[in-house]
Amino acid sequence: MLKALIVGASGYAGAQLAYYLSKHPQVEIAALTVSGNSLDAGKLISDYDLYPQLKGVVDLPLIATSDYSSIIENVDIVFLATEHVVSHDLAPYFLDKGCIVFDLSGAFRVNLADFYTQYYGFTHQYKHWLDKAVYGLAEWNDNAIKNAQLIAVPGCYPTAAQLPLKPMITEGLLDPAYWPVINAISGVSGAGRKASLKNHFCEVSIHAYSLFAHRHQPEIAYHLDQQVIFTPHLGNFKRGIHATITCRVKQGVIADDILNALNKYYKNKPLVRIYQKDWPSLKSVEGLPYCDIGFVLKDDHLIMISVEDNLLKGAAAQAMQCMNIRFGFNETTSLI
Ligand SMILES: NC(=O)C1=CN([C@@H]2O[C@H](COP(=O)(O)OP(=O)(O)OC[C@H]3O[C@@H](n4cnc5c(N)ncnc54)[C@H](OP(=O)(O)O)[C@@H]3O)[C@@H](O)[C@H]2O)C=CC1
Ligand SMILES: CC(=O)N[C@@H](CCC(=O)OP(=O)(O)O)C(=O)O
Repeated sequence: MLKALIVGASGYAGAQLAYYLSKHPQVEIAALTVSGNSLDAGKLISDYDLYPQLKGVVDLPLIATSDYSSIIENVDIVFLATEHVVSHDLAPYFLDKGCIVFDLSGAFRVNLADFYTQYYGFTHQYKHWLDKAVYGLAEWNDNAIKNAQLIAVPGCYPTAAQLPLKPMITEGLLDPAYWPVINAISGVSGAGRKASLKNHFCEVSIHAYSLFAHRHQPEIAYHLDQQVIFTPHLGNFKRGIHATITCRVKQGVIADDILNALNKYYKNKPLVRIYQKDWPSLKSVEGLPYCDIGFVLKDDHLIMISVEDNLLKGAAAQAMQCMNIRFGFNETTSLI
C-alpha cells in the first residue's frame, strides 16, 4: 500500500481528497494535517462541526503542525490542498524527501517570469521545481504525468475552460483573429472554507469579479497557447462551475467538425462527457468527478457550455485522477 499525506485536510478540497483516498484500494491515508495554529487542531475530520459525512468513513485526527519530520518517514505521496503561498513554501521540502507531490494550488502551474509577483503577490523562489512541474490537465498530459514528481493540478476555472477549447484549437477549427470569450460562474465553495464577508451566504449575490485581472486568465492562455477573454462570476450556490464559451470558427466549419474533434480527444476519456444534443447544466455534475461539454454552432459562431464540480474535476477529483495516472492505476479508481 502506498501512503498519502493530505496537507490542508480540513479545507473543502482536502476533505474531498480524504474521502476519495478512503475508497482507494492501493493507497491509504498516512496523516491529515492543518497549520500549526489551526482552530481545528486535534479534531477528527469527521467531527460534527467539520465533515460529519465522513463519520465511520474517515475518523482520523487533524494534526496541527509545521514540522513534518516525524510524519514524512512514512509517506510516499503528498497532496497539498493549501493556499498558493503555503504550497510554494512546503512543496520543495517534500520533493527533496523524494515524495510525489500533487499541488492543488496555483504555486507551480505557470512557468513565466513575473507571473507570481504580478498575479499571486509573491516572488517564486523555486524556479528549478517550476521547470520540472507537470501541469495536471489529466486528459491532455497523461504521458508527462506518468513520469512527474511534482504535478500542478489546474485551477477550477482553467479546467472548465480548457477542456472544451483544447480540441478546437488543436484541430485548427477556430478563427485565430477572434479570442474565445469565457464567461464562467462559480459556486461559493470556490473561495474555500474560511469565512469572510465575501463568501457569507447572505451577502453573496451574482456578480462578475476581477475583470481583465483574474490570475486564471494567464493560466488558461499559457496552457492553450491562445489568448482569451475570461470573466469569472460568483453565484449564490454552493458548488459547481458553469462556463459559457463563445468563439468564432473558421469559414466552412460545420457542427460535425466540432463533435468529431470532441470525440477524437474524449471518446476514451471517462471523466469528460460530450453532449451530442442539448447542453449540460450544473446538476449533471454536482458531487461527481466529470466535466460535461455541449455546444451549438450557428453560422460561424460557436457557443460551448462546460460544467464541472469545482471541488472535484476542478480540484480533488482531478488530483486523484492524476495520482491514478502517475502510479499506473485505473484512471477512475475511487472516483466513480
Ligand atoms: N475551492 C475550490 O473550488 C478550489 C480550490 N483550489 C485550490 O486548492 C487549495 C485548497 O483550496 P480549498 O480547499 O478551497 O481551501 P480551504 O480554505 O477550504 O482550505 C485550506 C486548508 O489549508 C489549511 N492550512 C492553512 N494554512 C496551512 C499551513 N500553513 N499548513 C498546513 N495547512 C494549512 C487550512 O486549515 P487551517 O487554516 O485550520 O490550518 C485548511 O485545511 C487552494 O490552493 C485553492 O486555490 C483549486 C481548485 C478549486
Ligand atoms: C469563487 C472563487 O472565489 N473562486 C476562486 C478560484 C478558485 C480557486 O481555488 O483558485 P485556484 O484554481 O487558482 O486554486 C477565485 O476566483 O479566486
